[in-house]
Amino acid sequence: MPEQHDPSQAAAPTAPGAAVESAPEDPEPDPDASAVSIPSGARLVLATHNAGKLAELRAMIAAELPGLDVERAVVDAGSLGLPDVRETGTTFQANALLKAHAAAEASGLPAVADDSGLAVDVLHGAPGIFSARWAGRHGDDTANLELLLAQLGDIPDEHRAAGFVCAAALVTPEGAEHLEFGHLRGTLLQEPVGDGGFGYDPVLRPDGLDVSCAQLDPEHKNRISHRGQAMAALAPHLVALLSQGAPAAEPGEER
Ligand SMILES: O=P(O)(O)OP(=O)(O)OP(=O)(O)OC[C@H]1O[C@@H](n2cnc3c(O)ncnc32)[C@H](O)[C@@H]1O
Ligand SMILES: [Mg+2]
Repeated sequence: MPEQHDPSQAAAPTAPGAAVESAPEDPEPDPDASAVSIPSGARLVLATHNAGKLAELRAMIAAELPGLDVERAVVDAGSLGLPDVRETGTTFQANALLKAHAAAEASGLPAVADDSGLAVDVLHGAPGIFSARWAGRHGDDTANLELLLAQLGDIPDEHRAAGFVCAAALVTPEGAEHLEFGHLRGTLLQEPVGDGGFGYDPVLRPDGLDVSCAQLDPEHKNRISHRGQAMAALAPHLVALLSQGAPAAEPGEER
């Protein structure tokens, strides 16, 4: 089970340098039964267990690297059986780097991780890095959002400024790091609105818009979001890393 797997004990299935070129067709059997198995053609790991984030990151990478066969080349932490990393850092960037390093080491592939959250001005930046477990149970989006709304119940609109924050890290198996940030400022609504997106999307109305993030179509959200900005800044590094020897989506297709 993923929870029982310790990434620090996992043997990288390929030499780090070789993993960027291609993954082994037939990885050698590993004595550690929980060791990760890298699918053929995998070239990048998305080090997240959050399905909403994962869908956004995949769409962003597909847009930034149109020649990359994203289905084949981009794998995620869950499908590799990588465990959730304990987020022991005290900043978004520290946690993003922790997650990316753990995935890169365990897989032998470059890894992208994002640590993100909602920072509310009147709460001095909380929930911040605790956004995913604000109500006490990790990943309970509804409980997190309801607790936040209850806490701010008496706060009028003019004092409900808040913003999403994202630190996105790219780490290579050799340990090279790139880190980028993005922000999306807005106002917290009094009630959730919309059913798109994930997490706190139904309660943040971005500045300049009259809808919540959960009412935006995914492309619109990705264009303006904290994650979209951080990934756009990370893109040149991803392109540089993946454009050599990338399996083309189709023979002859433009890269
Ligand atoms: O650590 P990983 O496995 O990536 O998944 P996670 O859900 O734990 O991710 P974080 O530790 O970065 O916590 C981020 C939380 O902040 C919230 N969040 C981040 N980005 C968001 C977005 O684009 N829209 C809405 N909520 C978001 C959401 O509730 C997430 O659970
Ligand atoms: Mg997390």
